[in-house]
Amino acid sequence: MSSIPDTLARLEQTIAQRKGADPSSSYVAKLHSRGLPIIARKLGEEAVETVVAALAEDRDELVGEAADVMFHLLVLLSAKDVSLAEVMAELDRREGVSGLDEKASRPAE
Ligand SMILES: N=c1c2ncn([C@@H]3O[C@H](COP(=O)(O)OP(=O)(O)OP(=O)(O)O)[C@@H](O)[C@H]3O)c2ncn1[C@@H]1O[C@H](COP(=O)(O)O)[C@@H](O)[C@H]1O
Repeated sequence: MSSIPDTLARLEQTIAQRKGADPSSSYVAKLHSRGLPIIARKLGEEAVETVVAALAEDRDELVGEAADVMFHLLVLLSAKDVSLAEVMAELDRREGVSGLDEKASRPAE
């Protein structure tokens, strides 16, 4: 089984390489040629499909849809020139901080 960072790092590289390819031979290039709103909408659709698979108790479908979400998230980050390393650094920064404590420390609105 591949390690999680290796898989995502390889996929990030592949997406960067395919960005400028011929849209007729590359789905990544096709998404980029259609523009950010389409990429964002696609990510939203895949997120909804993931939720549906989870609620349907369909484990295999959930794994597939979760992979679609992660792939389309990486395409969106690539379109916005945000690296996976930046996202990982943000997760590292949050490590050990309870979500409940973080929320309680926010200034009152
Ligand atoms: N991981 C993926 C990956 N996951 C999902 N998909 C594609 O995402 C699309 C989403 O599927 P849907 O059925 O929801 O959408 P659709 O109806 O086909 O698409 P739309 O016409 O609605 O946009 C499908 O075409 C999937 O094949 C992916 N396409 C590519 N990759 C990776 O990206 C690499 C580069 O791909 P190309 O750019 O196509 O060479 C590949 O080698 C893979 O490693």
